[in-house]
Amino acid sequence: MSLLDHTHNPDAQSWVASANAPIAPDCDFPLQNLPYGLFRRAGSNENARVGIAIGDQILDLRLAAAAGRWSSAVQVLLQPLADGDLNSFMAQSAAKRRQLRHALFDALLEGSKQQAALTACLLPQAQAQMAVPCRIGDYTDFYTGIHHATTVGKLFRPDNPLLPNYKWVPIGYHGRSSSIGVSGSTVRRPLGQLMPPGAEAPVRAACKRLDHELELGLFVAGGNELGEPIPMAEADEHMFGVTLLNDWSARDMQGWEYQPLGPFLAKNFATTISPWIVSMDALEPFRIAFAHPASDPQPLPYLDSDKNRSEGGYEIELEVWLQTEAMRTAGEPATRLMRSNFKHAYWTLAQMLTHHASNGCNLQPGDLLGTGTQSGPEASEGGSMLELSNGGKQSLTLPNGETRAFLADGDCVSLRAFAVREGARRIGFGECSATVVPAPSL
Ligand SMILES: O=C(O)/C=C/C(=O)CC(=O)CC(=O)O
Ligand SMILES: [Ca+2]
Ligand SMILES: [Mg+2]
Repeated sequence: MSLLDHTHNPDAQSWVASANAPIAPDCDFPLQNLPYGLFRRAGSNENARVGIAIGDQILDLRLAAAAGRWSSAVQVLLQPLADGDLNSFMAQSAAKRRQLRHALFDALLEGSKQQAALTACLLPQAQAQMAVPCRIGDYTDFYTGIHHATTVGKLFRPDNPLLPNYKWVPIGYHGRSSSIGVSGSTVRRPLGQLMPPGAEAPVRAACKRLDHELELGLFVAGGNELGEPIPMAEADEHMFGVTLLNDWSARDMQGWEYQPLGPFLAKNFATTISPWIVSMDALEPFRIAFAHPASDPQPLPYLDSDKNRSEGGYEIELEVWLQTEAMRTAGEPATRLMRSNFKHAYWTLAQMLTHHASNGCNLQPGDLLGTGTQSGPEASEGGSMLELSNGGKQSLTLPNGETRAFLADGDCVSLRAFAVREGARRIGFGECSATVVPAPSL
């Protein structure tokens, strides 16, 4: 049963004017969203603080914990956040996390008696520098985009695109958390071992087929003890929230190195996430029914539940934008490369999480699970350049006449996402942008 409450009322307005329609109809951060992030004042080297985005502002939870009037239960929940420790808050039960959402919603609601005290706790987002929002102990990347898996599979294995396990197991690999950066970073083109077409021996060179991947990232809330699986019925309790995630990929290195153990250096040199974690509570109105096609294998019982069938999916619009250096220099805006929707995913967030813990592997608060590249069913809806350029064979022509099969130095890739539904206030995810800089010289 879905958990809609007064914090999902689409007509609720905030005293923070920039959060409200009609002033900001497409604002990513209306009162109904309230995502968590970690920030410091731009140019300062103060300790990073936890805040929530509201309109074009950030409510500084360190200041708000001291200045606001909160019940003693809410004050306890605010304490780790006031200390800049999002992980400790992530570990709280879903009910407690929801309790804080309600308190923050009520405090930011138009007419709240807290307005005067909390106005002093706002910082314009334009004056903040965002950081990776929490300690990410481990990062795992799944492969739930079946259209991506089929298209990429055809390019890597023409006679064997979708391997037979795909429809039974949520496929994944262990990524690397040390190289996860937040939106606004640069990404250095990697050096690596490549096998040039037709060559007899590999060479070490700068990647020539640098790519992005359009993904969502699920942050784990409370974890599980080593050896104790998480049943599907409890999966929601362990989900904290969602960001955008760009799993940068060096396709020429990937094609050479990935067999038989899967992605390694072609993937672990950089991953970029958006700074704001949109909570599962904020996403509640955008849940949808989930099913595999009737002609496909049905999930094994440990990956199946009534709730997953009735509302395990999420309808979230996804986009990739590109601004080349020439466009930036000429003052031209980014161009949209594609659009897709998370509703096409072959496995749900709950199935990813439950499968990950199904062997007893322990997940911890702040762990990050990538969904895999979310391409739509059409060729024009590829979530990577590899797909959009048909394996590099057909370059895209950009509005200024430049062409791209893969990414060039100076290219800025931005992922965006938003959830829209009749009867709900639109919420957005902010931006996940990073600019490619040249490889180290050899
Ligand atoms: O071997 C393949 O078919 C391709 C694997 C990947 O590209 C791994 C990956 O990051 C999956 C994804 O993002 O969906
Ligand atoms: Ca990926
Ligand atoms: Mg990566």
